Amino acid sequence: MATHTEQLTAAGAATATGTGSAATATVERSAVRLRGLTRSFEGRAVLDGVDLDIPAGQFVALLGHSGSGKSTLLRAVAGLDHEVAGSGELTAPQRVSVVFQDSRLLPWRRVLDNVLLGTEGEEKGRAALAEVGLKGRERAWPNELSGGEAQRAALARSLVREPELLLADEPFGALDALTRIRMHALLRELWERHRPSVLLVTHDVDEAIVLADRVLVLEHGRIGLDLTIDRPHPRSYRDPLLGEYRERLLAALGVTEDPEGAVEAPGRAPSPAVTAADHQ
Ligand SMILES: Nc1ncnc2c1ncn2[C@@H]1O[C@H](COP(=O)(O)OP(=O)(O)OP(=O)(O)O)[C@@H](O)[C@H]1O
Repeated sequence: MATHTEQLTAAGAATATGTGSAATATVERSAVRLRGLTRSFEGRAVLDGVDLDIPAGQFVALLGHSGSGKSTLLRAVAGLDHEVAGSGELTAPQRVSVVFQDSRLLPWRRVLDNVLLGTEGEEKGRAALAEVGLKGRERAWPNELSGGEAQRAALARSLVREPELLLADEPFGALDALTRIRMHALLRELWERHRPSVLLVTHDVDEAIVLADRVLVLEHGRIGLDLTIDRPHPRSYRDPLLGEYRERLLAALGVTEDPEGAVEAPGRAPSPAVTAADHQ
């Protein structure tokens, strides 16, 4: 647990917007703790007093409608939102890695150099690439990788930093269904080996319940549902108990499934996740 603390200031944002409500982010070696976290854009509150504790080593998924503020929350926890107006109390571990929907590999650096960027220890980088199944691709250029391989490299880049907290914003959202399922298995394997806390932002209800031990739904700027998924791993979509969790989450998201299995959500595209094939 934390022995070291330092102040990150998100207060600049509050000052810049003239709200005068300084937001304080305290970074220390502990799990995530949010109290009354607010974030606003142009005077509109997107996060409206979020209270949340994530114990060290817990795998949490965050669901919510498009525009509900999932990425805003993740960016706040990552300390990437210094320009955003807000207030509240935020504690996060010191070593945080973030994985986004696109791999964000630098095209002019080879894969191993991307993984090592800003760190030392070539052997660690090679080991991380081997862990994600990219042994032998160390000298490849990013444009020689498939989308799934690029996300593997992004995971290796985050691993090599030995994060206490892994923040992942729709990391598999751009991948085809089969690759996504393989990446689910990989992410869970990596988590089991390294045990960081994970906050995974996703639109995909099935991804959330197959991977996470706790699923949150963000609504009206707060955590509207906080569901513990008490099923052993590896999980199967066929598990009828997972079906009950799915229904509760879909209901919280305002999505209804008709008896034919079609998904209806007013004004929203159906979630492809709901029809994803069993990966077991
Ligand atoms: N930099 C910004 N400037 C202005 N408004 C913003 C900014 N970032 C986010 N917003 C607004 O805040 C709201 C929440 O955005 P956010 O990206 O956090 O939602 P989300 O739940 O992650 O959405 P999605 O699932 O579509 O990615 C949206 O209405 C968005 O337009």
